[in-house]
Amino acid sequence: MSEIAISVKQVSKCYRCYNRPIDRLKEILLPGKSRAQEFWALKDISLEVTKGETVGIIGQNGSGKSTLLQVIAGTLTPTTGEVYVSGRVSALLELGSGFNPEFTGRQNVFFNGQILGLSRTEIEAKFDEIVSFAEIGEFMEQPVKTYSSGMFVRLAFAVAINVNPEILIVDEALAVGDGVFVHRCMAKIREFQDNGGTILYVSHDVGAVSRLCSKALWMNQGIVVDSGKPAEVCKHYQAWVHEEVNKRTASHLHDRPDVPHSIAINNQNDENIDIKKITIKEINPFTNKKFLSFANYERFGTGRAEIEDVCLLGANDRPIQLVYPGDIVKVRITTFRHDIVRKPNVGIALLDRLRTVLSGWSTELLDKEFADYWLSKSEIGRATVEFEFIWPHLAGGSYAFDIAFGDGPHENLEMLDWIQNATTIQAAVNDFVDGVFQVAGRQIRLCEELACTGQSINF
Ligand SMILES: Nc1ncnc2c1ncn2[C@@H]1O[C@H](COP(=O)(O)OP(=O)(O)OP(=O)(O)O)[C@@H](O)[C@H]1O
Repeated sequence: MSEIAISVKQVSKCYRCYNRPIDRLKEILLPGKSRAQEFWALKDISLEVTKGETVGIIGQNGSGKSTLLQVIAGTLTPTTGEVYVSGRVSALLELGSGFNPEFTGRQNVFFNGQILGLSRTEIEAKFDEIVSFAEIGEFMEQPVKTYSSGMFVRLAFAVAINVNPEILIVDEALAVGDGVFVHRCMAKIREFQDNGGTILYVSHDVGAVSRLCSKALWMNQGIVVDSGKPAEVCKHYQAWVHEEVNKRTASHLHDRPDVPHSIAINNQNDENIDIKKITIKEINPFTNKKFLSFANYERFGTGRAEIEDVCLLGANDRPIQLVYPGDIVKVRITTFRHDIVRKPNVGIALLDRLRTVLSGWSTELLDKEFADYWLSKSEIGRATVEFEFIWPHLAGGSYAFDIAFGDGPHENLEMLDWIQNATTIQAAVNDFVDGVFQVAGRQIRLCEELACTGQSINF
């Protein structure tokens, strides 16, 4: 049986909030009457992580992710329940935690290392490695209160990963690092995984969670809504996020006399999240019939307009299922409007099998041209739009298209109909692709005669 690294049993965390600072003081001076309001950030959470697992935690802001990590890292005490951790924990929590702002970077390395249970000699042995990973130069001798958030996270990660942890806890911190640094961190994290380390990783980046984690957990309002295979959990989470956006739109629509009441009613299921309900919402309130059946889809939308059909065609307008790099691909989308769509916006996204969005684009790019075309047709009814592109030099495998039809611009869109995995395509390659894709215009030259210009790196 696999060994347990982290076990969380029925953990709840209650924060006590005071409306005014004076209320806290009054409570201390006049004990007996509570002047605080209770807020339960975690409600009866149970979780088991086995050694060597990487568990990703996703969820909206304020859902309790950081609180859970802090309880596991031991920097917060749970109100009820038990936490058991086996192995040395190194936590990269909120920016600033674990470091004393008045101390220099150097002093903080020793301060932090000691908190993590290392002796002075052990930290001295690691010191050069930490400094070289952090790459913050002379800032090592400056108080960390003078650091940018990027510098801060460089030093914090360098310490966290270099103190021989068995369990690494990373709370979104890497989001503030620059691209090069994040790549180096990810390489270290992979190395840590390969060596059997256990990771708890909080991120809003569902793509990263899908790729990096062996298990995912979706939290909302202090409870675990869903857990399991990362691709599945992330899909449910994304679906719910869209549903939430639609709920907000629906509450605006509620006041509009031209939109049937049923949409708003359909979207009022606030309290408990029922995954089945949000992922398989089949009844279109406008037609009261099931949406058309596509294989492997999950769909959402206010239903004022629908995607009726999606087909993939090649250069000769014949249906295709297999593509090679350089082939022309046409995604033909037939839509039907039951209602007036003022700013039609049809979009497609190309995803790999882990649901990483590789590329997405929409008719918003055409802007007025598309709206004019739309209005030139009858306001209500059928219209077809086609996206044509050249298949990129992607690695062979299965890819999917999500198709969306909305009303409004990208940043303020009423989702009319959105279909996950509306259609899939099989990609083949003529030559081996190492990684996700082959870069274009590759050339390799032997450089004996060529002098290096610009910045050079010595290996
Ligand atoms: N010290 C505190 N006192 C009172 N409430 C708190 C405290 N810390 C967090 N909370 C509340 O607990 C809830 C959960 O917060 P938490 O930081 O765990 O969420 P999160 O999922 O990590 O959010 P984010 O994605 O924004 O980091 C939030 O509503 C937050 O306002």
